[in-house]
Amino acid sequence: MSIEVDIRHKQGSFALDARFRSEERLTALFGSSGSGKTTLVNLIGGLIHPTKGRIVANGRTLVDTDQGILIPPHRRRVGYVFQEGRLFPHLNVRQNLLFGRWFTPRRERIASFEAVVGLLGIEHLLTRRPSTLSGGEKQRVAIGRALLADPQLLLMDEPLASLDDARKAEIYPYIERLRDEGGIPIILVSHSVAEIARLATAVVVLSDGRVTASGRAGDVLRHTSLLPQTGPTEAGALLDTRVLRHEDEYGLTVLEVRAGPLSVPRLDLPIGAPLRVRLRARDIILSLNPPETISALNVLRGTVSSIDEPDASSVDVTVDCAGDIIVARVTRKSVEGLGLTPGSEVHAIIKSVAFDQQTFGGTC
Ligand SMILES: Nc1ncnc2c1ncn2[C@@H]1O[C@H](COP(=O)(O)OP(=O)(O)OP(=O)(O)O)[C@@H](O)[C@H]1O
Repeated sequence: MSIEVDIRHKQGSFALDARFRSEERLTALFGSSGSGKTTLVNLIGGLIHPTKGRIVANGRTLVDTDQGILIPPHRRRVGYVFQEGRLFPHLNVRQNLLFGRWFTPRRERIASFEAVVGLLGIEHLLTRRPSTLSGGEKQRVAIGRALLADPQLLLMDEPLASLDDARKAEIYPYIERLRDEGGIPIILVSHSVAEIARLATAVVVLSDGRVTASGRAGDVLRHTSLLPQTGPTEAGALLDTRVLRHEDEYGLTVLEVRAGPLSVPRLDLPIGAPLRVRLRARDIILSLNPPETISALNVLRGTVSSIDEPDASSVDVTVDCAGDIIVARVTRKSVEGLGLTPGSEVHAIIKSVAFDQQTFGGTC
């Protein structure tokens, strides 16, 4: 699975000059409004043609202006899911799903109708009209329709933006299954760091038409300076954890990370379930001594591995906790006061506020 983009494009006064390569299952395009995310998605899908450049998906060249290659959109084998499902109102769900197939030559039809319907949990909706579906159900049908066209790449342009948090939570597990079992690379446009932290395996950050950071999700989200739009408030580490036990008497679930247990509000998950947790840099305090008389439940021991200075007053301290890398955003004054340098032994105190509903992602 791979996608390679090296493209320049001008539209009006906006110039896109983007280069990235991803071999991950789900690559999130992140950036503020007007940074060029939709333009990039439309260039990959072939809805607009670049001034210059190259796009290669799974080894297949879709665009190469130097070589005069420009595969038309209907031959790119790219599935699209938009913010609003754009289902046909006069067709029921089954007919909407099958519509996706009509444009795929019979011999190239691989996705099984039953498998796609099962993956998205929409068996019970097949005879319903779109007007009777919830927003989340509509989006699942829209994803199914795109999958049934047997795409080799799936483009999702803010597919959840019009849904409320409850509907989003309903649909995340299906996107996770698609990511993990679907076998096709996905490009997802999102404004939400929480959503990206949950779903993405790679992140490309766009700013004013340029790629300012790209890489594995954990690496990009950890660095507050790589997320200029939300950096200080949203950046943080992603940890792959497992449910170790439940402490029902306290309403807690204990998660296992390399550096020790993490207690979080009770989760309705079985013992052993994998879970991705986001620890925001702003929610971590550092101490040289083991804190004893504080209310925070979670303290991880680690070694400072690097210290970055994203701005005049704040410092990002990266701490290696037995192989799990976390980052704390603290004041420059605190770093000087504690005498922190790479190699310092510290205790990272994780404020309980770090574990809100949005902190939790699905399986890693
Ligand atoms: N057809 C067009 N002609 C001229 N300028 C355009 C055209 N389409 C988009 N733009 C401009 O290109 C820039 C990038 O737009 P784009 O829609 O790609 O941004 P985005 O990151 O997807 O934003 P949002 O998050 O708000 O959807 C914007 O400044 C926009 O005004």
